Amino acid sequence: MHNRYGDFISTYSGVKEIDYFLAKSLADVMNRADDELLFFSVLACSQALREGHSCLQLAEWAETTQWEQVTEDDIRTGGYQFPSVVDWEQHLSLLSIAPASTHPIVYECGRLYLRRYWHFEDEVVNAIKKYSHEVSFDHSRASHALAQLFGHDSSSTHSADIDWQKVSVANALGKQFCIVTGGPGTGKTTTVTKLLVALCEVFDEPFIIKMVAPTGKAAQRLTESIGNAKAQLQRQHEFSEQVWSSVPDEAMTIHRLLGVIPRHHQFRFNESNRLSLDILLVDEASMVDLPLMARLFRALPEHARVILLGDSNQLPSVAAGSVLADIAPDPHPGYSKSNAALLNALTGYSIPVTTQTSVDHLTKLTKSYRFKDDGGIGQLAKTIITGDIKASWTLLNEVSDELSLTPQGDFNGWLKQLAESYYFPVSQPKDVNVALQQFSGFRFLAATRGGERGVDAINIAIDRAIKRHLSVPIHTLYYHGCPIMINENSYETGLFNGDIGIIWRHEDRLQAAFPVGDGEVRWLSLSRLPSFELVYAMTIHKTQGSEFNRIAIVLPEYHSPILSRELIYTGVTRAKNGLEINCTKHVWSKSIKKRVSRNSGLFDKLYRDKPQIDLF
Ligand SMILES: Nc1ncnc2c1ncn2[C@@H]1O[C@H](COP(=O)(O)OP(=O)(O)OP(=O)(O)O)[C@@H](O)[C@H]1O
Repeated sequence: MHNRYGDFISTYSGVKEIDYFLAKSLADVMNRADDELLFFSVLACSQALREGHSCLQLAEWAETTQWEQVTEDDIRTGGYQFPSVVDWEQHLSLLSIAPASTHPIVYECGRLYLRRYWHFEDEVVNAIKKYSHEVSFDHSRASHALAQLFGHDSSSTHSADIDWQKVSVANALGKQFCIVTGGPGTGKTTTVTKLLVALCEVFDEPFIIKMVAPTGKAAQRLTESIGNAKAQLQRQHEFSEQVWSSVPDEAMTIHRLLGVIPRHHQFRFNESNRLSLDILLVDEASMVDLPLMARLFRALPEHARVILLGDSNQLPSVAAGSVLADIAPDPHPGYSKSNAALLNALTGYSIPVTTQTSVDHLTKLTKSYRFKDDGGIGQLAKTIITGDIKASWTLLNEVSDELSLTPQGDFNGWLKQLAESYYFPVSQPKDVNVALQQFSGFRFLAATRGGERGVDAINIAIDRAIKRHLSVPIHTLYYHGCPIMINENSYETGLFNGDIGIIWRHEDRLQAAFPVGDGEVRWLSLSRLPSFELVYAMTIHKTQGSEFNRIAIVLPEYHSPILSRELIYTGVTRAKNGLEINCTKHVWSKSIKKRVSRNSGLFDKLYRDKPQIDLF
């Protein structure tokens, strides 16, 4: 084998340095420096991890040739051919890398892991199993609380008439761990607010409840939407002061809850220093990666209840794993007979039962209360999830208030036209809060950062147009009304990756204003700001957990591997009232066709009945 990375990549094209050195050092640690298959297995495993998988699925790589050099005339040289699954497993079986071993890699049921990631996965599986306890409660008190919160009308036997919001609350009352999923506007926040009220009412305890989300923006949104839902419930229902005061008014980021120790991987709260809480609500759970989910479970006290909330059709986390999609199977396989009977007794609905593996801790909300059923954004989102390319393209081409497809042609002219409508007015108001409000109403979303139709190019084009409009010299870096996004976590300033603010003339100098809720802003001098960038346009990835009144989505001119059904769905569902899409039919079709699939063992370990065959 080549001892120098420079020599190595002349035969194995595209191998990243980090994967090469990891493979080399692990093979050395295992005293198998000459074991070619082990080296390439770790190399592939490390690459898979960078691509978001939790492990390497042998079946996907077996009998393929990787890292070949391909000339323009399609002549192929170099590369490494992986053996068949049978031969590969045979070889791995000689290495004693079963879960119980101490080697830095683990082989289990067709999957090869770096041990750290096997361990994270194992922790999440064990935690879910441990927390999947039935909790006994007073059924008549629960029925009463459910009737108070949802009304009595629940005698229908048709699945379509079932109020799944009510079922979600009934289901969660008796579970230490539960998941509520649903698309945009299906009432997830409304439902969990009712759930928190119902828990406090039925158990009659002053619970310590914490609400968290993976990003500051998502936490801020959760604070606002739970606040609105709670205020609405308070107007409609009478519950004790203890109930209302237990439902928190503020959410925080998961990192803040766990207590970040600067420049350290561990959190202040962990298995030996548990959090002090009774109920944990995790919103936007699709964005939580495998290591963070494992660390969150690690820090929970034994008695805690955990409620995960999210949309499993959205893009998975940036880092490895697709925890929510793995643990919340779609379609829902159905409930066990006993759980369905309990839900029937509590709600009056006839709940579908499965004879296969049931998933009792999950409820799915499907009816959108935000979008009209007969068109627009909600309908488009549905066609995207189901992969119906033709129907989605037809919807985009129909004349509608909510949706429009931009004719191809003068791209920069189109950018300028939207900037004139939505961004030019931002610098006009006297009050910075009004400007922030105005700015948050519209956003360009792009699939990529680079390229002519990527975030950077759009930001530059709009920045120029605005400078011309405001008569600001073109080389001026920042100006009154210039929107910015922080792109690193800074504990000193309390600003975090993704925080959005605006540069504003305040007390006779340019400063940055960041909203802190309740119409308040925080002022910071520009010299104190952590790294930031312009934010007229954002990548779809970065907008996860955010929402805008109107958006314009720009897809690249040609298909790119980054495009997928999940990416488009995530982008489309950021819009509340209006969505414009700028793309060709070819790129749209290819994007909807492609699904993001991440390899992990979570689903199998939690839900597959088959015994885990250990070869070693
Ligand atoms: N059962 C219901 N009947 C009428 N309106 C409802 C119902 N449930 C929710 N809504 C309303 O629908 C809107 C969306 O609800 P909510 O914010 O709870 O949804 P969500 O799933 O959390 O949305 P998202 O996560 O996309 O922001 C809110 O205005 C809410 O008041």
